[in-house]
Amino acid sequence: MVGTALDEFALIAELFAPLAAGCPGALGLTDDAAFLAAAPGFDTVVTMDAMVEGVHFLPDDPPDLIARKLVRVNLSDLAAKGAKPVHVMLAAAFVAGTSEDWLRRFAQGLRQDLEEYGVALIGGDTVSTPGPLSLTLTAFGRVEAGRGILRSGAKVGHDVWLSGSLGDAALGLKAIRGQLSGVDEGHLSFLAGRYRLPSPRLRLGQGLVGLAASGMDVSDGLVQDLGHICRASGVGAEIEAARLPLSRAAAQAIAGNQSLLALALEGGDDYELLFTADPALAESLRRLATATATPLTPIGRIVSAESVTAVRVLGADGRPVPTGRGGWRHF
Ligand SMILES: Nc1ncnc2c1ncn2[C@@H]1O[C@H](COP(=O)(O)OP(=O)(O)OP(=O)(O)O)[C@@H](O)[C@H]1O
Ligand SMILES: Cc1ncc(C[n+]2csc(CCOP(=O)(O)O)c2C)c(N)n1
Ligand SMILES: [Mg+2]
Ligand SMILES: [Mg+2]
Ligand SMILES: [Mg+2]
Repeated sequence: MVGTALDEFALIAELFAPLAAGCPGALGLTDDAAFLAAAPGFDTVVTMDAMVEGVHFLPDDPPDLIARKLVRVNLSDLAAKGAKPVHVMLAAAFVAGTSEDWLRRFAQGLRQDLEEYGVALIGGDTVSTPGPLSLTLTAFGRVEAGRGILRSGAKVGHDVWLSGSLGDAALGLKAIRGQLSGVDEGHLSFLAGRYRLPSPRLRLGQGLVGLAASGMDVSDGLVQDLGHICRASGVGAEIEAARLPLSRAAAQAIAGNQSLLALALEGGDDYELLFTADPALAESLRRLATATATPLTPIGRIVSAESVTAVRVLGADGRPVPTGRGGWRHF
């Protein structure tokens, strides 16, 4: 790599190999592949999400936070399936000429979150690109065999639940771009933080095994993502706008500009868990919310596919709120 004292192999040996210490089968990142033994009685849950500069994060975002967001969006997929994360693999296409300082800060962020979540880096690939920066992580987790949470289990009459608060990250991106007015300074930095560093709801997800009948994480936007649950389950859903959990920051932004409600519903980057459950389980879910210190809010219900196609959002007057495409689409 031009312009850095760390060549490809020094980068792997010095910055990435220490992150493999927790997994003997990774062989210190010195072989062609890693060797993993299957864990009897568990399903291995595997997911992959990529992040591209200018599409998923901003060119001048701090490198440690880019690395940590990459880890977190992938662990969020495992959380949504009720899985405990175990290993990750990293495919990195760094822009030729990236400084050693930038690479060290990236590796430091990666180390910080892999330690935080108790996960080893077991391999990957490092290449150069003329740009932009492109990062792909594969995450491996485990869940008791057959007990993982699927998108396809929603049934008519279920409550629809959402963790945390909605819309912070999409509003945060607007805030970073200087497009959010009338919002307190402290609120703006909270929103920006929610964009740059999501919190995968891992303890909640693992606690939802046996409680959630269906579930996923909200990455593209609530309306589109709930639509995926509906299609996979052959049902429809109704959401009540008045019940959507909003942070104080998001509530202030939306109070000042009602059109921002659509951004909360469809902006994505939330990495909150969206799931459905039998109403008889509401009390157990409230106990889980307390035990995991994760807010949980019932935001609507599953209805038959005939009465509602996919997802309908109801306003305070009970009338449908018009929505756009429902969420982010790359194409
Ligand atoms: N290029 C691809 N090749 C094979 N499978 C893919 C590809 N892209 C997506 N998939 C699969 O399609 C399904 C849906 O992927 P999608 O990326 O929409 O889900 P997600 O990761 O939950 O959402 P998001 O990417 O917005 O976080 C997953 O099973 C995923 O593995
Ligand atoms: C600079 C910048 N512009 C726009 C967005 C919004 N955005 C991009 S991809 C995506 C869906 C999740 O990604 P994927 O579906 O690829 O997993 C969202 C909501 C952003 N995060 N950063
Ligand atoms: Mg994906
Ligand atoms: Mg995902
Ligand atoms: Mg997506």
